[in-house]
Amino acid sequence: MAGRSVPVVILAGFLGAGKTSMLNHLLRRNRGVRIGVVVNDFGAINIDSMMVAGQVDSMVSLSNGCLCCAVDTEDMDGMLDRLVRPDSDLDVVVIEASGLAEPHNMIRLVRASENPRVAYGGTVLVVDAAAFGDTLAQHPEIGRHVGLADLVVLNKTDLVSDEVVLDIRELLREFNSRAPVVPVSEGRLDAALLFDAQRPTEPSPGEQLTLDRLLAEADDADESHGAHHHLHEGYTALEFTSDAPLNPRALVSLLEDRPEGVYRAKGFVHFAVPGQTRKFEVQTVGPHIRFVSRRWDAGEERRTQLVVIGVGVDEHDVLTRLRGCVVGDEPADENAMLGVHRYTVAM
Ligand SMILES: Nc1nc2c(ncn2[C@@H]2O[C@H](COP(=O)(O)OP(=O)(O)OP(=O)(O)O)[C@@H](O)[C@H]2O)c(=O)[nH]1
Repeated sequence: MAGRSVPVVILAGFLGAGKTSMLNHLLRRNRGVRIGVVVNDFGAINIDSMMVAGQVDSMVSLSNGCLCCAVDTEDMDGMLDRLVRPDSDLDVVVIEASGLAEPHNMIRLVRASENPRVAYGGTVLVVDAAAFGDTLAQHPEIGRHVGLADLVVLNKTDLVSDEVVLDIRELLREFNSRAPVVPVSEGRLDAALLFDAQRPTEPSPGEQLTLDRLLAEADDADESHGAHHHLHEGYTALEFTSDAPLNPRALVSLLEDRPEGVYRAKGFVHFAVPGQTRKFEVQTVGPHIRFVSRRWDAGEERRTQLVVIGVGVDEHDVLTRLRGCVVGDEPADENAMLGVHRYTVAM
């Protein structure tokens, strides 16, 4: 007896659009819904899973590559089988794709599952209102991603004017006239839109046709380009770990003078400053820098872990510059945190 099926929702969106922020918001406002998540990060250190951990009913995390590249369905099947088995008692599974994933491949992988408890529950696309224009210009294939969405969350509306929000809505409509577009900030999507909407567990016949057609178009597009083109081609992720603390002033000036090609950085930092006892989450998306002050868990090793993602990044240069932020014999002075505080937001 297979029992009831569990909708599997794909949460997609370009690097730094706000997927993890939205997932964390939904996990906090889960309305009693038990949520399992699959977190896929592009870098070898799965920063996303660290940012989601602790709030979720069940999690599988996958790092160092894109889930969309799984050559066969076995990887995905294995993960979904674990999450939807009856004793996990989940109501919904959310797959947070890496910021460079191809949503149509993810959809295909979920829909190919032979587990009768797995039901494709639709695709939610998070769009960064401040970056969308540039991202689309650089990666026109993102338009196709918009076309696959069942719901578009237009995030970071705090960073742009109302006119820009309207313009982006128009632009999004050109690629997808069927999906609702919901403007939000900080990923604060009303959980009812996802969990109470009573989506059909399988797409309705009309939707299915549309989706199949879109997938077929995506395949055609791939073929017409000769090779199977992925958004993440050209992007590299590098990791930096340090047990020795970092000088906040040096790190802030590195982030402000971002190395060429770097688009995204994220992780946790251990600063060495007298009287400073907090762990700092750091995130950059394009020119935007953000720190969040966090607490070290009991017994957690004081360590810096960063992932840096970009195109044509000079890995040696970035790592050398990061190593240059490690505190030497001279500890940083108390005022060294001022730069960090300038970019610190209360969460
Ligand atoms: N100003 C502003 N910043 C936001 C908003 N939503 C998210 N952020 C910040 O943007 C950064 C990236 O957000 P994430 O939620 O990690 O983005 P993501 O899509 O999961 O990123 P990747 O998984 O790396 O692709 C973080 O510093 C967030 O705090 C928003 O609405 N406004």
